[in-house]
Amino acid sequence: MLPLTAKIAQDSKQNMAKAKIVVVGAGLIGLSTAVYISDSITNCTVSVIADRFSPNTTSDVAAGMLIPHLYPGTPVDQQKQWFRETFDHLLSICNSSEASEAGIHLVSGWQIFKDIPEEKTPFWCDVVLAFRSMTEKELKRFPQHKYGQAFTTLKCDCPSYLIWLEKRLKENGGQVHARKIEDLWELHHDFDIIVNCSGIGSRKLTGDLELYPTRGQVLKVDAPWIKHFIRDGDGLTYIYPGIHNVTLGGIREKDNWNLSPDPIISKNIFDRCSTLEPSLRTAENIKVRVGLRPSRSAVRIHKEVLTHKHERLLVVHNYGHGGGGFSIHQGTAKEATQLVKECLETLAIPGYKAKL
Ligand SMILES: Cc1cc2nc3c(=O)[nH]c(=O)nc-3n(C[C@H](O)[C@H](O)[C@H](O)COP(=O)(O)OP(=O)(O)OC[C@H]3O[C@@H](n4cnc5c(N)ncnc54)[C@H](O)[C@@H]3O)c2cc1C
Ligand SMILES: O=C(O)CCC(=O)C(=O)O
Repeated sequence: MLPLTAKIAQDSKQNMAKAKIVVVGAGLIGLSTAVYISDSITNCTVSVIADRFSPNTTSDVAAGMLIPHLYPGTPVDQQKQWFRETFDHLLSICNSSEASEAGIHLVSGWQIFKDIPEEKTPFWCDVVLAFRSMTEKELKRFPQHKYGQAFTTLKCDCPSYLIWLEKRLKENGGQVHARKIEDLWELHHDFDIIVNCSGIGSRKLTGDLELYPTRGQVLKVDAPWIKHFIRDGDGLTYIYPGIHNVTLGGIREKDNWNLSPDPIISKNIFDRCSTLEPSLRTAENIKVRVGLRPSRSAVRIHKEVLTHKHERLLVVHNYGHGGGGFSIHQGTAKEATQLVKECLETLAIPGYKAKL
């Protein structure tokens, strides 16, 4: 065994030959991207830097349902591929002994419509399991709704999943640091590649004015008898049973930065959900959570070379997942990792190779 001083010298010599990658952001997108990079690229170090960690990120507030949100600026084929990659990845975790620690489970239920939708089969219908139109007998339970879809999808218990991702990153040798970044150039001397997964923080960090907050508010309640999800097709009212509680939603307020819970909205959510599922009136232990969805017409996954005088800064952006981050995060992590590999080729670090 080497003495400690020799070991430190050996580690730092080894690290000198490694590309240093830093991911800014410890929400769902930062952690899943950091894990994907550390799983698929050898000869690099991966650090995550963020000013907020679980349970204090937007990702912790989410319901964590795998149900796609539409990005008008991203081709639908691309969105479907991201959704399929994410669904298949989480399904394999769900079918493994990791499922409980990662907080992932299957959930069946109904999406119901007051008016018959133009498209009865959404683009994602063959990705989820057992998609079909609801029968008349099933619809009788929802007298205000004319049409419905039944299917089985996946749900994450968001804090558990984030903690599991962080643990996986650390098992791969990754490091995590708490710090607020005011300017990406702060990271220039310590890292070769910056992966920007700062969610709504990207508006300030990159000056991207196409990114805006869509404020969300949900209730997390105890109602353990609720076993099926119910989602109104308008995307506003939903009841999502999870491992520890049931998430009741919701609201989508464009350009609202207010993180304080609004009691009037809470009452309105509770009333809407109880109209769909009257037994919720006896739900207990009601907690309110607020989060800002990082909204954009298209998710921004993009490689950029920033320049300042004679210096270059390699940045890969991965942000703007709006109300659908859980549904597509594995697909976008894969795509961002591909851009990191392209950056590494230009760095010509000796010994760098992608894991096969
Ligand atoms: C109420 C609600 C319900 C939702 N339900 C679902 C759902 O059921 N299904 C679904 O698919 N999606 C859902 N979403 C959307 C989902 O939550 C988001 O798409 C996702 O969480 C975005 O993840 P993120 O990592 O980009 O952002 P965040 O979770 O906000 O993480 C951003 C990270 O960047 C860090 N950061 C930012 N700026 C800086 C800086 N300057 N310096 C250092 N660190 C910085 C933050 O500290 C944080 O760690 C929901 C969202 C809300 C609000
Ligand atoms: O849209 C849904 O049904 C899931 C919840 C969500 O994604 C949201 O409120 O943003």
